[in-house]
Amino acid sequence: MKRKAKQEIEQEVVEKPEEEEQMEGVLENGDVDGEGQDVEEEYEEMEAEEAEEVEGKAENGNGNVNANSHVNGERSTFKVLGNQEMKNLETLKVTSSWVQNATTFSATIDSSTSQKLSKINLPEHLTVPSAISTWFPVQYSVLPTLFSEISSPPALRPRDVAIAAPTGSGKTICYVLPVLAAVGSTPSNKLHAVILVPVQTLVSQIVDEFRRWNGEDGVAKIASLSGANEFEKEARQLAAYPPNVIVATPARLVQHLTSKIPPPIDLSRLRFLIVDEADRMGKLMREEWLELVEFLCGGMERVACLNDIIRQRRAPQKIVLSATLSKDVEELHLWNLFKPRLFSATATKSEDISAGIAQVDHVSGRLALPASISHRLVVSEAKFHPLAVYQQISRNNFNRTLIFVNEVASSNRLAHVLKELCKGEFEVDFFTAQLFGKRRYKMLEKFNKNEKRVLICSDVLARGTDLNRVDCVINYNLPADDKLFVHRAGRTGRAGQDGYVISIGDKESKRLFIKMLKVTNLWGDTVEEQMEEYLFEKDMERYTKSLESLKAVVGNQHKNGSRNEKNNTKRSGFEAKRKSRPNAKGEKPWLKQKLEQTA
Ligand SMILES: Nc1ncnc2c1ncn2[C@@H]1O[C@H](COP(=O)(O)OP(=O)(O)OP(=O)(O)O)[C@@H](O)[C@H]1O
Repeated sequence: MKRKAKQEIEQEVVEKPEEEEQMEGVLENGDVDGEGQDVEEEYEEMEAEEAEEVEGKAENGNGNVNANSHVNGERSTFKVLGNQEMKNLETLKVTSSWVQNATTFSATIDSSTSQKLSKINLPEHLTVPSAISTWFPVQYSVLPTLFSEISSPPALRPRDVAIAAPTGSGKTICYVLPVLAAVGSTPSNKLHAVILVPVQTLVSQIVDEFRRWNGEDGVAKIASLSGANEFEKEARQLAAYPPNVIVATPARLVQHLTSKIPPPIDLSRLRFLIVDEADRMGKLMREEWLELVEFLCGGMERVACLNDIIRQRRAPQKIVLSATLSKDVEELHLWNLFKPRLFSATATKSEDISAGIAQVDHVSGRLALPASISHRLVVSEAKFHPLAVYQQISRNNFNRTLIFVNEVASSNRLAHVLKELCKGEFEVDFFTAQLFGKRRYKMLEKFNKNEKRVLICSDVLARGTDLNRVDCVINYNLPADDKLFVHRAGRTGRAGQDGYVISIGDKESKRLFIKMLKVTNLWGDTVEEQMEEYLFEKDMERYTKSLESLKAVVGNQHKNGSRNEKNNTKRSGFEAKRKSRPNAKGEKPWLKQKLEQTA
């Protein structure tokens, strides 16, 4: 082999390319240290070793050559750098087998995909509310499995469940009913389930759903733990009425789990650990609360052997749900699911599934809007956006409209202008995270109960919020990413009803927005509408007037703001609320002062 390589090298020496001849010329002429002959031999040896190494690599069949690879038993010297072929790494799409083998159901909700109530045997103590006449596809797909595991518990712990279905498809009932079935019809103080949701508005909504199914004579005790209530008050209620079901935000649950106020919440006999809007919990959720909760449940480490399974046989069943549940292995890995089973909506009707289509592209990991939602992109100059919003609402005569903005400041300004423009036609309110406690729920109740409402809000309402018949969702500020677009849009078109989504943009912002939606197949049959200036002429006078009054209001706020800074009397809502409470003796000294001043 050595001789062969040498011959090849000799041949190469004859056909050496130009630069090598130059180098040779340099060696002969510019031979500074008078060792031209040895240098040339050394060069030939290096070439020979190089050729051997390459052949050795081919023989070994491996692509990795290192400095100490032994070819034919002889130690080779260091590899000449620069000979590697640089190839782009292929991105490997790794999908867990349980995601591939999902139990699929139709994403479309209509008479052909819904099932009769009699198809599922409900426990006697559960009363079906009058508004429910059929089971939606996700409910009919998930409930029988969970009910059977409650009526005849498996020897070891039941498989964890992941549910991926579009917004408004009825995922909440998929865990409300199994939890109430597990609680049973005899009163007890055992904590059966903990449900975790990312925002406090969802906590109260899910507690209402539990109460709706629990009925007047239901025995289940439901507790809500979130920033909407005072911590001490919640602790007193937990002590006085030990709950069977806790619905909480993660931060408030951890506060109770780690507080010194007895009795601690006992998670050791939990049957369900449920996380709704799971993909909203963020990548740090394991460090922030999941480790602690799993530890207090008796330990739910990753199962590695039969001993682990036996030791964890009483561990709670995890159920994670979302309309945008990621298929990403890393994100799913964070949940540490035990032999997980995925229930995922398809983008097709149920008959396609029964036809046994081999590769049904189910929704999980791929974002999709409910079929009943239509989307329109309205493009106009930024200065006319409030007018465009007003004209779209009044032209379509929407009864309830939700307008999403990205900053609190723009919600105040937009609310002021829209109040002027909609005067006499629609009632305009705005809802932001700054609203505290009861005021939040009063605002939502007003919106749900009355007609002709416009509610301007931040993304605190974007996920999971189930408002009564929202006809239209308007993206006044375009959503930052596709998931947020899906969740905002999902506030309308719920339970199979028709819904309209209008996104307001200008020439610059629309390009990125269109690109984002096209990449994730959310552009679909979106209609694009250009609103030119002449269309706004008829409302221009009122619009100008509203802008002037806004300017006056903003001017006064700046003046007051500077005055408050001087007197330092400006207080946040929370601080104001705290200061307005009676003192330890039950007196309200601030009220006495106020009465003296007015007297
Ligand atoms: N079987 C049913 N029949 C009629 N209405 C239903 C049924 N199931 C759920 N609903 C109603 O559909 C609406 C949406 O339900 P739900 O909030 O559970 O959807 P979701 O999938 O959790 O939505 P999101 O992903 O936005 O949280 C609710 O108003 C609920 O009362």
